[in-house]
Formats: sequence, structure tokens, C-alpha cells
Amino acid sequence: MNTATTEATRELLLSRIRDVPDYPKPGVLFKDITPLLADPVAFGALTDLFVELCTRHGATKVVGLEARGFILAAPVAVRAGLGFVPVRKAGKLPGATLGQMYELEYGTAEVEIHAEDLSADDRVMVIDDVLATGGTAQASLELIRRTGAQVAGVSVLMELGFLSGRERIRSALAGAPLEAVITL
Ligand SMILES: O=P(O)(O)OC[C@H]1O[C@H](OP(=O)(O)OP(=O)(O)O)[C@H](O)[C@@H]1O
Ligand SMILES: Nc1ncnc2[nH]cnc12
Repeated sequence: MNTATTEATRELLLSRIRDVPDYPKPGVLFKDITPLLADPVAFGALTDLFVELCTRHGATKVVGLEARGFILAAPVAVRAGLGFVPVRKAGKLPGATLGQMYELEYGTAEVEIHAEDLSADDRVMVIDDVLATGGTAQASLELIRRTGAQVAGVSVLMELGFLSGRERIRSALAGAPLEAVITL
């Protein structure tokens, strides 16, 4: 994130993220963004930051990752004047989909996109709350690549650096930027 992200804004956002130990399972420190969503000043400041990144990187579409990514990405798309496209967990989209499996800590999961929602003319900004292991973002980038669209970047509120998601998605980014407002 560049100098336009003031330290005061970062501090405000960080103060609105609640740590919940041992959720959803023992050993996980869950980063709960509901206090941030409940504060219109903080939510508005984060939306402004993401809009600025969409503009800077020339996005034509905003992709949100289910479910918390939907909440953050939708107001960005509206404010930036761009279309919103959901990447959903498998089995939720009614039309013709592309699907991508990915590995979780234990087992596998799958995400899907409506194939007709993106085309080769699009440059896509992917928005989510957390980059952890990078599995969700990596699968989503692969889906976007398969539609023929370009990736303008991935923007997240929080990067959990110790889980090395940045390294995992490096090749899928193909040179596009990963922007994290807060790195922990
Ligand atoms: O980098 P990763 O290890 O893939 O983890 C990050 C993902 O995990 C969380 O979503 P989750 O699947 O818990 O879904 P939710 O937003 O529906 O709660 C988070 O919102 C990211 O999408
Ligand atoms: N620690 C965490 N907190 C919130 N969301 C997450 N997604 C993956 N790891 C997470």
C-alpha cells in the first residue's frame, strides 16, 4: 500500500478488527471485521482506499470473494462505477459456471464464477477481507484467467504474512499487484 494510506486510517481500521482466539477451531486467531462494518467512518475509509486502488490499477470490474469479500467489494463497485462479479462457493450460482478446486489446511474446497460475467475486455480487481494461506485468492485468480479477463490486482484489508499467501498466489498474479491495507 502506498503513502496515500495514512497511518491514522490504518490505525482506525486496525482498531475496528476484533481478535477472537480459538475460532472457528482451537489454535486459530480469528480476525473479526464486524466492528469495522458497524462503524460508517471506518467502513467508508476502507471503501475509499479500495476505490482508489481500482482507479490506480485501471480496473473495469470488481470481483468479491464470498462471503466477507462481498460486503467489502459491493460498495467499492458502486462508488467506482464498476460492475460487481461474485466468486461463490460451489453450488450457489444458477447459470453456467467455471469451477476451481483448492486446498484447505485439511481437505479441499471449490469456488465458482458465472462464465459470462467476465470477458477478455475486462481488467479485474479482486477484493477480500483476509489473505491467509492464499488458497481462496489463488483459485479465484485461476477462474478469472480462464474467463480470458486480465487481473488488475488483488486488494485485501488484511494480509496474515506468517501464512505466506503472498508467495502462494505470486504466479497466479502474473505481475499484478497484491495490495494489503494492513499486514500482520
Ligand atoms: O487465504 P485463505 O487461507 O484462503 O483464507 C482467506 C479466506 O478465508 C475467509 O473466508 P471463509 O472461507 O472463511 O468464508 P466466509 O467469508 O464466508 O466466512 C476469508 O474471508 C478469505 O476469503
Ligand atoms: N484468522 C482468520 N481470521 C479471519 N478470516 C480468516 N480466513 C482465514 N484465516 C482467517
